[in-house]
Order: sequence, then structure tokens, then C-alpha cells
Amino acid sequence: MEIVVLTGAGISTESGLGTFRDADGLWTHYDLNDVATAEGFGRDPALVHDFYNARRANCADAAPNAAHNALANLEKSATHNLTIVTQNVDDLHERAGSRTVIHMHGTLTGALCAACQHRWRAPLVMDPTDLCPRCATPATRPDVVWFGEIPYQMDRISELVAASDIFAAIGTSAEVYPAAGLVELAGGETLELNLEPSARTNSFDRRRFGPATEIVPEWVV
Ligand SMILES: CC(C)NC(=O)[C@H](Cc1c[nH]c2ccccc12)NC(=O)[C@H](CCCC/N=C(/NCCC(=O)O)S[C@H]1O[C@H](COP(=O)(O)OP(=O)(O)OC[C@H]2O[C@@H](n3cnc4c(N)ncnc43)[C@H](O)[C@@H]2O)[C@@H](O)[C@H]1O)NC(=O)OCc1ccccc1
Repeated sequence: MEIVVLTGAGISTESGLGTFRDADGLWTHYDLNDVATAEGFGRDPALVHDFYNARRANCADAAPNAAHNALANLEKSATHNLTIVTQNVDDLHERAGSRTVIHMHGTLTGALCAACQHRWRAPLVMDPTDLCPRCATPATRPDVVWFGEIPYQMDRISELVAASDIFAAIGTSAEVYPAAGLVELAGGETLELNLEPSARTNSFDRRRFGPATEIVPEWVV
């Protein structure tokens, strides 16, 4: 049984990591055009590094919750072949023990040189004067996919979703594309697990609503 699970910020909320669009979400405190676009980074890299340094610190203090753990256990099952495709830049899936995780929007733990595309593990605190360890230019940025940039591994993700027997979306508002459109590619059964109906809830065969730490373990067993 091929299972693909798409996760969003809602799966990490109960670990203390804010969402983007809910009341008190990140986008109520920051303008995404300033902190999550290449143009914004060009205008004020220090502001963008401060934004991601704060999220990196929060993530370091957070711990996986019952929803992350349930998916890590599902991965171990002999009868199911699970792939997690996450929009999240936190590493809570891996810290729960999941090994088959695709970060389509990048990771907080990664650094990227905008000049030579070299990648390395990000320090906890980054700033605009950081030099690339390969080309020594001060063009270091977080290894995340900003708005207007193409998400990572889209071809592989599209193939996996099309070949899936079950496609489940967990903790996502389905407002951001192309992630929100993946349900249309699903070859098998589709399920939405969320606190409330998402913007694409009608595209799913089935849906369950509630906190991820309750509905995900219930679905997995
Ligand atoms: C705002 C939106 C309209 N804009 C876009 O979608 C844009 C533009 C666009 C492209 N196509 C379109 C089509 C139509 C309209 C617009 C577009 N998309 C892009 O720019 C993308 C790049 C988008 C990626 C941007 N980077 C992120 N993150 C990384 C950085 C960072 O994290 O800082 S997006 C970021 O926001 C998104 C947030 O969404 P969610 O995770 O769903 O979080 P949200 O807060 O919205 O919702 C939380 C949900 O959880 C639920 N919840 C809350 N608590 C709980 C709980 N306890 N339990 C369960 N559920 C819970 C809530 O009810 C809620 O439903 C995530 O993707 C997240 O990664 N790039 C691109 O299109 O390139 C070209 C392309 C593409 C493909 C092929 C060729 C060319």
C-alpha cells in the first residue's frame, strides 16, 4: 500500500510552532513579501535572517508531538510504504524518527549560497556577513523555498502522489500552490485531516476534523 502524506504547519502547532494564517499566525506579524521572497531578502537580508533565526530557535526548543510520532510508527509498518511530503521547514518529522521525508519548501537546518548554490548545515544564528564555505562570498541565505521560487523535488513528488493508493493532507490550509493542488494528482483515495475544512476540502474523498495529536494517531491505528 503506497501512502503519501502531505503535512503543513498545523501538524506542528501543538509542538508550539505557530502556523502562518491562523489568528496570531506568522503572517499576522510579518509581511511575507519582506521575509519570504528573494526580493525581500535583497532589500533587507538582516530582517530575513532575524526572522529565520527566531524560527530556528523556536524549533530547537520544540519537540515532536503524537501526530509526528504516529507517522513515524506508520513508516515502520511492513504493509505500508509511507512517504511524507512536508511544506514545513522544521525537523520535527525527522526528530520523531521518520526517515522518508521530502521538504518541498526547504529546511531551517539548511544554508544555501545564492552565488554558487553550495549547501551546508545552517548555524543556529545566521547573518548577512556569513561567507560561503566554498566560494567565500557573503551570499548566504536560509535553504528555504520562498514565494515565486519553484519548490524542491516537484517531479518526484508528483509521481509519488499520482502512484499513491492513499493521499492524506494533514494540518494544511491548502492556500499555497503547488502544494495545495497535489490532491488533484492523487491516483487513489484522498483524505483531509485538519482542525477545520481547508480551502480544498471539497477535493477530498473523506475528511476528519480535530487536533492533529488526536485525529492522526486515530487514523494510523
Ligand atoms: C499565498 C498563495 C496564494 N501564493 C502562492 O501559492 C504562490 C504563488 C502561486 C503559484 N501558483 C499559484 C496558483 C494560484 C495562486 C497563487 C499561486 N506560490 C509560490 O510562490 C510557490 C512557492 C510557495 C512556497 C513558499 N514558501 C513557503 N514556506 C517556506 C518558507 C517559510 O516557511 O518561511 S509557504 C509556507 O506557507 C504555507 C503555509 O500553509 P500551511 O502549512 O497550510 O499553514 P497555514 O497557517 O496556512 O494553515 C494551517 C492549517 O492548519 C490547521 N491547524 C491549526 N492547528 C491545527 C491542529 N492543532 N491540528 C490540525 N490542524 C491544525 C488550520 O486549520 C489551517 O488549515 C506552507 O506551504 C509553508 O511552507 N512557488 C511557485 O509557485 O513557483 C512557480 C512554480 C511552481 C511549480 C512549478 C513551476 C513553477
